[in-house]
Amino acid sequence: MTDAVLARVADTIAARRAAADPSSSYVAKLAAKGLDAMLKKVGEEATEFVMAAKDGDATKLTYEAADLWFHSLLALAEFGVRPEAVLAELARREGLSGLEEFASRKE
Ligand SMILES: N=c1c2ncn([C@@H]3O[C@H](COP(=O)(O)OP(=O)(O)OP(=O)(O)O)[C@@H](O)[C@H]3O)c2ncn1[C@@H]1O[C@H](COP(=O)(O)O)[C@@H](O)[C@H]1O
Repeated sequence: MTDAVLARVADTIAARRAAADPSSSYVAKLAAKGLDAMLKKVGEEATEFVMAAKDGDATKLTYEAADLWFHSLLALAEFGVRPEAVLAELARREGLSGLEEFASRKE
């Protein structure tokens, strides 16, 4: 289900970037502003995520995580990277200890 939602949102982002009017589409409006504006939003949303976590507010944290994921999808689209590629990378890491992976890079 998660994979399908991410793929659908990525499809919508691609369609809006290709054809939508910036006056009626948030995606088109931000895309028209360029990469720096997108990355600024990713940074802002990451900060808001951290603040919600520090407040211990799980509901707000969920909301901010959605904002962060959405703006990350927008930035990924700028590089032609699909959410499936990110999910495949996470899947590749399953079963691989983060500590072992870190140690293997230090050898
Ligand atoms: N998931 C989202 C989504 N999440 C957040 N947002 C927008 O991201 C913006 C985040 O802004 P902030 O929280 O910083 O609040 P703000 O002060 O209003 O924003 P700024 O003025 O600071 O830019 C808000 O305008 C939200 O509405 C989103 N806008 C769009 N989507 C998806 O993208 C699709 C296409 O949207 P449009 O391009 O607008 O049709 C939608 O159907 C959704 O699936």
